[in-house]
Amino acid sequence: MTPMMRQYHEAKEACGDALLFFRMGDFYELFLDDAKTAAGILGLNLTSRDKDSENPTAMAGFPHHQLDQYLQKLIRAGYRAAVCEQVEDPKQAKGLVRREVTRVVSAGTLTDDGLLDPREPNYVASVIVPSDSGKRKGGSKSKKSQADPATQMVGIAWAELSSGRFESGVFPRARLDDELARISPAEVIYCEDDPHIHPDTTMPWVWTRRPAWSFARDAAEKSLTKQLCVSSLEGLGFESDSGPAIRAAGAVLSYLQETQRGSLDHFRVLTCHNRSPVLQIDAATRRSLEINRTMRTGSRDGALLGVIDRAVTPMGSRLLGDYLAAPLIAPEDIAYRADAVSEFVANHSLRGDVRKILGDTYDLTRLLARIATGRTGPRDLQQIAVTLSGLPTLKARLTDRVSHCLTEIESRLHLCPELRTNLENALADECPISAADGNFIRAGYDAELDSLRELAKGGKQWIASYQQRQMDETGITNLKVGYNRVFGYFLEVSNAHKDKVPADFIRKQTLKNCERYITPELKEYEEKVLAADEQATVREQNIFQQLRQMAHTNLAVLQEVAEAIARVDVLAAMAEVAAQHHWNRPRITDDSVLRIEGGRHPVLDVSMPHGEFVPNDCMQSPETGMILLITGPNMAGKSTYIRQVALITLLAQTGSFVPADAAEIGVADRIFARVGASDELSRGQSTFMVEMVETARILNTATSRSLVILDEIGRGTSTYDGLSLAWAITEHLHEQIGCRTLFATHYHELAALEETLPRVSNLNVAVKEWQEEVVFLHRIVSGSADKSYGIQVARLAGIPPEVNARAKDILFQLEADHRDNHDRPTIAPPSGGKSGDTFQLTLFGYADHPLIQKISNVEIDSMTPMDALQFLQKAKQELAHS
Ligand SMILES: Nc1ncnc2c1ncn2[C@@H]1O[C@H](COP(=O)(O)OP(=O)(O)OP(=O)(O)O)[C@@H](O)[C@H]1O
Repeated sequence: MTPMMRQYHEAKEACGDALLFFRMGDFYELFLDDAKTAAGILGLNLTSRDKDSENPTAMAGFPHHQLDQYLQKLIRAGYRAAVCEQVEDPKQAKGLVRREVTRVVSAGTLTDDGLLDPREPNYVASVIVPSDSGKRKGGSKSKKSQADPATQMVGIAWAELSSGRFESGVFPRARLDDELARISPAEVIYCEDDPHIHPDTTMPWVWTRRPAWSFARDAAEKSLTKQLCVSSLEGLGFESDSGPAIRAAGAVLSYLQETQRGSLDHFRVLTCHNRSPVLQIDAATRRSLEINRTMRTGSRDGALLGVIDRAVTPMGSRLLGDYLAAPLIAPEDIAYRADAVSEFVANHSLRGDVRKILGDTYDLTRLLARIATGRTGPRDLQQIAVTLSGLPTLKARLTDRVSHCLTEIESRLHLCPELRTNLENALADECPISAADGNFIRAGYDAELDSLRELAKGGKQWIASYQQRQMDETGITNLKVGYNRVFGYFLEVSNAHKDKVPADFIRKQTLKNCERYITPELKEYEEKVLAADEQATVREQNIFQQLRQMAHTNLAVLQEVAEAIARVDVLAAMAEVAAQHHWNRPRITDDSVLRIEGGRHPVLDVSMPHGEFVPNDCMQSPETGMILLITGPNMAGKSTYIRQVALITLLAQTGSFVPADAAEIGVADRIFARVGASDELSRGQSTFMVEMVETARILNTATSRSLVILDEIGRGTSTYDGLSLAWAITEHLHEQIGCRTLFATHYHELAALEETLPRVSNLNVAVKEWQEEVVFLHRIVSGSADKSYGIQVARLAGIPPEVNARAKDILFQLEADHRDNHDRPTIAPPSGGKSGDTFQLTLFGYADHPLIQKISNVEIDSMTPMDALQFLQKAKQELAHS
C-alpha cells in the first residue's frame, strides 16, 4: 500500500459509514466501495488506480469547486459525507501532504449556504425511549406495561447547527410521530440498542444510528452543563422527570461535536420544551391542511406557509414556519402578538419603514453561527456591520409603540456601536468570502498594515522602473521583468538580443526562445517586496482574527438582536398580508364557539384574483350547533369550506389576522383534519385502514375544546359499511365529545341526524342547474342537498360520453328501484337519544331479505310454543348462512 493510500484508510476509519471525499490537489477523490456508490448516485466516471495490478483500486472524482453541488446530491440521497482536506500547503510539505477530516456532513448538520434553503430551518433531532418508561410504578414489569405507548415517554431534542437553536422535551410516545412532523428535522438520530424505535424510511428525514453510550444520562448532563456553562440543568427548567429530554439533548450535542471539528459556541441555551402548551396538530392533520408543504408535490410554495410568507428576512421566514407549526392556546399570548400585528396594520408608514430597514439586513442568525464555528470570512463580518448599521433607525422607529410586544422587541435591539464602528472602519467596500483572498482591510485602519503595503507597493514600483532603466541602458527593447516561484524576480531577454546582455547579469535559466537573468540589485528589492507582502498578509489575517473575536465576544447579545429582528419581521409580514388582502383581527375567546363572517380560504384568497373567491360564514356554538354536516355536489366546495374554517382557526391562534370580514374564535386545544386519502400505501396500510386509524385517533383523543374536520368517512368500503360508520361516528362526536365538528359528506342519509341530535345542523353548497349543466355557486346555505351531480362532474372531467350515458341510465334504474322500496327498515336511536325516534334509512334495503318476508308471513296465533322455538332456530341458522 502506498503511503497515500495508508493515509486514506486512516481517514476512512475515523469517519464511520460516511463516504470519504479525499482532497488530492484540485480534485476530491473517492476510492473503493465509496467510489462505486458515489459513481452511481453522482453520475461520476468510475475509473481505477493501478490498472495493471491484480487488484486495481476503484476511484471516482470531481474538481474541488464542485464540492457543494456533489455534497448536496449525496445528502439528498440519504448519505453522509466526510471531507478530508489537505491541511498544509503542498509546497511546504516535506513528503506526503498532511490531510485531516475537517467535517462530516449529513442532512441534519449542513451549514453551507449553498446547501440550505434560507427560509427553512435544518434540524438534527434525536429520540430516545427509556427502557424503564411506561412500567407501572412499583408494579409488574410485564412486557405489556413496558410497551404501552400511552404511558411510555420519549425524549426528543432538536438542534440547528446553522443557528444554534437547541430544544429538548419529554413527550408521550404516542405523540412521537406528531412531534417529529412538527419539528420537521432533516435527520433523526436514535440509539442502536433502542428496541422501541423502528425507523420508518418513508419519512422525509434520514435516520442515523448512534451508539448507546452517546445517550447515557451522566455523560449527557456533564457535556451539556459544560457546553452551556451552567452548573445544573434545573435552572433551565429540566426537572427530575426530564431524564429522557437530557439524554436526547446529550446525544445531539455529542453528534455535533463529533461531526464538526470547530467550536459550537453558539449553542448557549437549551430550551426546555413543553413548558408552555401549544395547539396540538398531529402529523396527518398537518399534511391534510397543507400547512408547510403541499400534499401533492411536497413543496413550500402553494402551502399555507409559502402563500402567506411576506417576511423580508430569511430569519423571519423561518420563524413564521415555527409560528404556524405550533400556534398558541393562551388568549393572552395570542393577544400579545396580535396587538403588534394590529399596530403594524394600522400604521402603514411604520410597517413600510420597518420592512424597508429589515430588507437591507442579512441573515444574522446564520452569520453568527459561522462566527461561532470558526467558518466566518470577511464578507460575513461586513454583512454583520451592514445589519448593525440599520439598527439605530429600526430602534428609533420602534420606540414609543403602543403594543407591549413591539416595545419588548425594541428593548432587545442592542446597537453594539463599538463592534459596528470597528467593522465599518476596518473592512473595505468589497470584501471577499474567504480571508485567504486578502486585501479586505481598508487603508487607514491600521498604520502597520499600511506601511507594509506601502513598502511592498514601493518595491513593485521600483521593479517596474528598473525594467525601464535596464531597457534604456542595454538597448534591449523587449527586456521584461518577470516573476516565478522558483527564481523570484528575473530579467528576460529574447535570443535575438542575447549579445547585448551586460556582464553583471547572472544567467539563471535558458528557455527555447529566451534566457533569464538576475542581478544583485533586483534580488535586494525582491526580498523587500516579498517580505513586505508576506508581513502584510500576516498582519491582515491578524486583524481579521481580532475582528472575528470581537464579534464572537458579542455573540450572546447579537443572538438576541437576531431573534428580535426575526420577530419584528414576522409581525410586520403578518400585517402586510392582512392589509393587502383585507384580513381582519379575530376576537379570541375561551368559549367553545366559532363565528366567522365572510370567511375565505387563506391560500385561495391570496392566490385567486381578487373577488373571485366566494366568502362563506360559519357559526358554531352549543346554541346554533356544534356539528355541521355539509352535503352538496362534487366540486361544490365542501372540502375547501371545512379546510378554510380549520386554517382560519389555526391562523387566529398564531396571532395573525384572518381572511374574514369578522371572526370570533374560541381557542381550540387540538385541530384534527381527516381529509382525503393520503399516501400511506407505501407504509403498508390500505387507504381505508389509514382512514380508520386516523378517525380512531380523533375519537380517542379529541376533547370538547377541539376542532375536528372530517372530509368523508368510509369512502373506501361498501356504501352500507361506510354510512353506518359515518353515522355512528357522528353520534359519538355529538354525545361523547361535544366538540366543534365540520363533516363534509356525500351520504345524504346522514342529514336525518339533524332531526334527532340537537347540536347537529345541516348545510349544503348551493348549485344551479342550467341546460343540463351544473353551475357551482360555492355558497354555503342551510339545509341538506339531495343530489351529488357526480355524473355531470365526471363529464366535465372527460369521462367518455358513452360511459357517461350508461352511468346515467344505471342511476335512473337504481333511483327507480329505491323509490319503489316501501318496506324501509328502521334504525333505533342510540341509547341516550330522544326516545321514540326512529331513523328511516332509505339505503338500507333489508326489506328484500327472505327472512323478513318469512317473519311477516308467520301467523303466531296458530303456532305452538315448540313451533315458535323451531321457527326461531331455523331463522338463526338461515341468518348464519346468509
Ligand atoms: N368559495 C369558493 N369560491 C370560489 N371557488 C371555490 C370555492 N370553494 C371551492 N372553490 C373551487 O371549487 C373547486 C372544488 O372545491 P372542493 O374540492 O372544495 O369541492 P368538494 O365539494 O369538496 O368536491 P368533492 O366532493 O368532489 O371532493 C376547487 O378547485 C376550488 O378552487
